[in-house]
Amino acid sequence: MFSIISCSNLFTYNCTNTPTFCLLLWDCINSDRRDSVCVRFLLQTLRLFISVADLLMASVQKTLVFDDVAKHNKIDDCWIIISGKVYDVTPFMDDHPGGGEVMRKATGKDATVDYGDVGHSTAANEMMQKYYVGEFDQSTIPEKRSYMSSTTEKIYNLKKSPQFMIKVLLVGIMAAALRILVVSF
Ligand code: HEM
Repeated sequence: MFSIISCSNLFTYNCTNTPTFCLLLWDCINSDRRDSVCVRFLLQTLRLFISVADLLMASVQKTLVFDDVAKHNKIDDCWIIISGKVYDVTPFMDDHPGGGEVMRKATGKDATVDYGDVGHSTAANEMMQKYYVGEFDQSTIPEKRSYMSSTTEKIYNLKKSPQFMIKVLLVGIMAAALRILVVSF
């Protein structure tokens, strides 16, 4: 560490860089130098600080859990999970060529397969970067949910319908009648 002590200001300037760098920085900050070397140097220093800040921001990248994402399940607030990443597609709902509703239906689950099944183009893959929110913690996805597929659901509803019950009853009566006939002859 290189220290510059200003006696007049009772001020110590601790600089962790090379002595030349520190002296130039000190000189530029504390003098009336307005020359191009100084301006360029100060700009470079500022740029260095910005890139360090960017790196720090990237390293504390947000990792989202399932519940954080699943609550954004509306047309006007829609987040989807694709390939371990979370996207806020709310601004894209009206413009999505497949429609907004199809994306809303892809919320509350891992939509990787749904997205892949459509065979989205490279342009679509690039477009989605705009909506990136953060990484998704795959371990927080719930175990297989007990939901019925549309086919299972149709069979289930059919079984509950009165027509189905009447048909079952008729088959039963016919079977019983047939049995009586067979026994009596
Ligand atoms: C950030 C996410 C998404 C982006 C940026 C996106 C983008 C696009 C684009 C650009 C198209 C036009 C065709 C193409 O270039 O591939 C498209 C079509 C389509 N997308 Fe998406 N999409 C996204 C998510 C989804 C999801 C989660 C689904 C759910 C299944 C979906 C379903 C569809 C469908 C059904 C079409 C219409 C295909 C057709 O009619 O040809 N998309 N999407």
